[in-house]
Amino acid sequence: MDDRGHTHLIELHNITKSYQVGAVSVEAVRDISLTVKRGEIFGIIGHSGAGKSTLLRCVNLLERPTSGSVKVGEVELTKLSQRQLQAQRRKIGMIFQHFNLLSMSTVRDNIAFPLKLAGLTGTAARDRVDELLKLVQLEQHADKYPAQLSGGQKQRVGIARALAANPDVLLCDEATSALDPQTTNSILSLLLDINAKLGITILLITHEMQVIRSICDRVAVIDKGEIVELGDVLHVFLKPEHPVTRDFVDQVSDTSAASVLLEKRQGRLLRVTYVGELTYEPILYNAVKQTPVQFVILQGTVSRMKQTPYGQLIVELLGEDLEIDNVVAALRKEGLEVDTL
Ligand SMILES: Nc1ncnc2c1ncn2[C@@H]1O[C@H](COP(=O)(O)OP(=O)(O)OP(=O)(O)O)[C@@H](O)[C@H]1O
Repeated sequence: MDDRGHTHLIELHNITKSYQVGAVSVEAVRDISLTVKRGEIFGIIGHSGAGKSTLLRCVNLLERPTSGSVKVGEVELTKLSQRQLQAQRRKIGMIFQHFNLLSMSTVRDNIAFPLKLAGLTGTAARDRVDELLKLVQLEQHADKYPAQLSGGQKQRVGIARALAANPDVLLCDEATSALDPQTTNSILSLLLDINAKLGITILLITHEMQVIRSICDRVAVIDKGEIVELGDVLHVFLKPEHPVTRDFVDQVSDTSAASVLLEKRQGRLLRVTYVGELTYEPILYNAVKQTPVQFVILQGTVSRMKQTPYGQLIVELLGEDLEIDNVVAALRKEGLEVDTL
C-alpha cells in the first residue's frame, strides 16, 4: 500500500536480467524496481533495445530474472513451482504486437482456448466467449479465421483471449505498433474502456509517446536497461527532465524549436503551462489588457492527456521589466505555471 492508500498489484524489486551471448554477458535490464497500482494504466516507454520487452516478460516470468523478485497480487512469483506458476499466470493476461493467434482456429476457438485450459467447456464456455465477443465488438466475425481479419480485428481477438480467464492484469507488448494510427486509436479506446469497466490493471510497453499520452496514468522511461524517469504522465509530459524523455515528448509536441526562438528574442521569453479547466480561460489576455505589456505567441500546444485538457505556450512579453513581473505574478495567481526560458 502506498501513502495515498492505493494497493500495489505488481511489485518488481531489483530486477536484473542478463543474457549470455557467446562469451559475452548482456545486461538487458539492470536493477529495476517498480510498482504498479491496482486499477492504473502504467506505461513503459523506451527506444529499441532499451529493455522494455525483457522487463515486461519478467512480470509473468516468460523471462526469468537473473536476480530480483516479482510479486503480483500477494504472490511472489519467483518462488513458485512450475505448476503453481501456471495457475498464477491465469491472472495475468497478455497481448502481443503480432497478435500470436492460432491460425488454424476460428475467432471463437481462439478466445475459448484459455477457457479450455482452465477446464471450462460446454455452455458456460460458450456464454463467456459470447460475452467477450460483444466486449470487443467482434460478434459478426466469430466464425472467421485470423487470416480473414484486419490487424485491428486480430488485436481485438488477442484482447478477448487475454481477458477470457478474468485476469487482474493485462500486459501489453507493443500492442498497437503494427497498426495504422486510426486503428491504434480504436484499440487504445478499447483498452481504456476495459480498464474503466472491468477495473483491470494495465501494464504496457511502447516506443510511442502518443500511446502514453492517450491512455496512461503513470509512465516510466527506460534507457539502456535502467529507468531514467518515472512519474504521473501529466507531470513527465510537461516537465521532462531526462534527455531521452525530452526526445519522446518532442515526438508529440515539438518543443525543440524553442532553442531557435531563444536566439531571436527581444523581450522576455516564457513557457506558460495550464491544465484542466484553465485551458478554456482567456487568462493571458486578461493579465496584459490593463497594462502596457504586449505579448507574442511563438509556439503553442493545446491537447488532452487521457481525460485532462492541457496547454503549453511559449510567449514573448514586450515591455518594462517591472510591468512584465506584474503580468507574470498575475498569471501565477490564476494558477498557471510560468517558467522563464
Ligand atoms: N534472448 C536474448 N538473447 C540475447 N540478448 C537478448 C535477448 N533478448 C534481448 N536481448 C538483448 O537485450 C537488450 C534489450 O532487448 P529488449 O528486446 O528487451 O528491448 P526492447 O526495448 O524491447 O527493444 P524493441 O523495442 O526493439 O523490442 C537488447 O540489447 C537485446 O539485444
